[in-house]
Amino acid sequence: MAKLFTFAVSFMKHLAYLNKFFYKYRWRLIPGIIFVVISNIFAVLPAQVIRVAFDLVTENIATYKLYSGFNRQHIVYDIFGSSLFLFGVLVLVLALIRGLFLFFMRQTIILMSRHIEYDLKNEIYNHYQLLSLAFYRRHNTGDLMNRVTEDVSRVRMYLGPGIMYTINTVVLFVLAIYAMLTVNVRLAVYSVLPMPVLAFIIYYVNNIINYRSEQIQERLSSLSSFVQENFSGIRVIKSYVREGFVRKSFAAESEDYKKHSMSLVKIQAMFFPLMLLLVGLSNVITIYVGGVEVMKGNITPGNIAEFIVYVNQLTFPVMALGWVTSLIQRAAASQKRINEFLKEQPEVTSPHGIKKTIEGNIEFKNVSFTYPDTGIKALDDVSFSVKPGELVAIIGRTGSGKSTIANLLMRMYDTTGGEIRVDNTLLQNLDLNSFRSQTGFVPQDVFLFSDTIANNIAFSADKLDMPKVEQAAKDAAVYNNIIELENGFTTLIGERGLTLSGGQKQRVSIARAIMKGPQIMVFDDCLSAVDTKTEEEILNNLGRVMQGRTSIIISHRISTIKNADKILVIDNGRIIEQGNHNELMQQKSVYFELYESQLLEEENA
Ligand SMILES: Nc1ncnc2c1ncn2[C@@H]1O[C@H](COP(=O)(O)OP(=O)(O)OP(=O)(O)O)[C@@H](O)[C@H]1O
Repeated sequence: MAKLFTFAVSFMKHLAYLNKFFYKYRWRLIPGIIFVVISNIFAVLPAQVIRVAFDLVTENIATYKLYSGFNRQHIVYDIFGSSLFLFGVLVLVLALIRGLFLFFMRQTIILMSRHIEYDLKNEIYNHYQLLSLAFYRRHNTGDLMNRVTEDVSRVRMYLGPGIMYTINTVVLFVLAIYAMLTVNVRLAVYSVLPMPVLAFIIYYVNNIINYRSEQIQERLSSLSSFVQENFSGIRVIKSYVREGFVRKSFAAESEDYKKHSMSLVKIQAMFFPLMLLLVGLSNVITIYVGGVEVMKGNITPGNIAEFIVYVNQLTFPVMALGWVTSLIQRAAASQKRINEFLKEQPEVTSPHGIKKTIEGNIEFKNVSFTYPDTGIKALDDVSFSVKPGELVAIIGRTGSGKSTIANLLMRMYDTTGGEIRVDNTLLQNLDLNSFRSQTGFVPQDVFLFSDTIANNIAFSADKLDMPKVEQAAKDAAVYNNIIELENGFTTLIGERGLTLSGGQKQRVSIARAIMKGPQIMVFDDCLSAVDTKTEEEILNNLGRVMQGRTSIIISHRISTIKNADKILVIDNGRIIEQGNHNELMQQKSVYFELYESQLLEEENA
């Protein structure tokens, strides 16, 4: 019992988060509860009408027999018939009124649950938007989506049907058991005896059903990820002639799914007959014990009919009790998962950040950084400075820490050592949104939304300004490619639209950053898929667009960066050389070797 209590308390602890919504929607909840009570009163009343009608039948049969042989006998028969008809109408009217209130009950409580579901989804989604990049690295997309969809749906089941059926069960139980006890205590006790067993079995079987359904759900999502991945990688599958292998793997995954579905069907098949058996048992007990009581003269035969109606009316709430218990259990587990995410605080914040117009002075002072999730030290004692109007290039081997510098400058993460200053103010002290809105970032892995090209380029703006979009596309040397398309700037790209080439995507992504007109621009290896001639054109345009502003270009190719004002050569998280192209060439060290080897590669090509 104590264990059960702690169990219930732990459910309630997680679900307590939702109480604020009950308060918000109290003017739906309170009428809803009142409607539940009223509908139940009309559910219990017909049983009593039936008892009166039943007793009337037995009495009238006796009276009818008494008049046997008299010519008045048909009058008794007529009165008897019309009063029974009236009782029938009464039961029908009561049922209709009950139905009306059941409708109101659903209209208030279920609607409330839909409103809360909407609020909760928005709340979680808004919270997601606040969280930092590190959070997204820790959790996979499937998990993030599940908590805002699947988990919220389960919580809604508690808020709507869960609450509604709980109140309904309690009210009906109180009313029906009270009515039963006032008639005959012994019969009342015997009639409800199988009910706890029924509730327990429903709860138990329901838990098994839920568990198996979850397993099926898992198989289904693994099956769909399998299919989705294979469709995306269809070119690799075909070129490696692995169709047969993929077909077999699919059949194995499907077989697994089928096996789990079968086990669910088996348990579901048991569910209904078992329930009917227990309900039938209650009826048999009621008739037997009731019959004995009638013979003893304690109750009338009408009472048996009345009890049968009660027992059958109680069946659904008892089943609901078992169902609701497992439903609340699942909702609590889901809400616990939701709360975990809602409690997450963004690592990168700027509570009293300064909002100011940035000029573009950047200074890294002994900056070190270790990635929180992997413990990899990506930067070690990095110092450099950039003035407005300067172009700084970063070059180095793969994994040397170039993108990490960009990540820190964009405040995707905060430094773990040293400091970054922008216009002599610590980066942490600048207002995050104001700072980010004045910087442009072209990431290494290009991401474009499933939208038109124009909307992708104008992503930073609230309104679509076509002349600006076109100019940005021209500066990013992608304008000609776009207008060659049938629908030009209105061409849909991404999942549902056209797939651009790697170089085109990179240039659309550059145009998006240029469109923003930022004071600081960071290009993270975003010219890798562009030929050297186009690259030169883009760099020339950028020189014009970024005049008086700060640019940082990360690249592997010396051709991209050789005209930079300053070149940083990074290795293993440290700056090993620093200077312009000529200075570094004179040092005849790492940069020089890189230049020579790339020159050789080009000549060979
Ligand atoms: N999000 C991350 N979480 C944990 N470790 C990371 C993360 N991103 C990068 N790293 C690690 O930090 C180190 C530096 O990575 P970074 O991406 O800065 O290199 P890079 O010089 O930009 O490489 P590339 O030229 O291949 O893009 C690598 O060892 C990498 O494994």
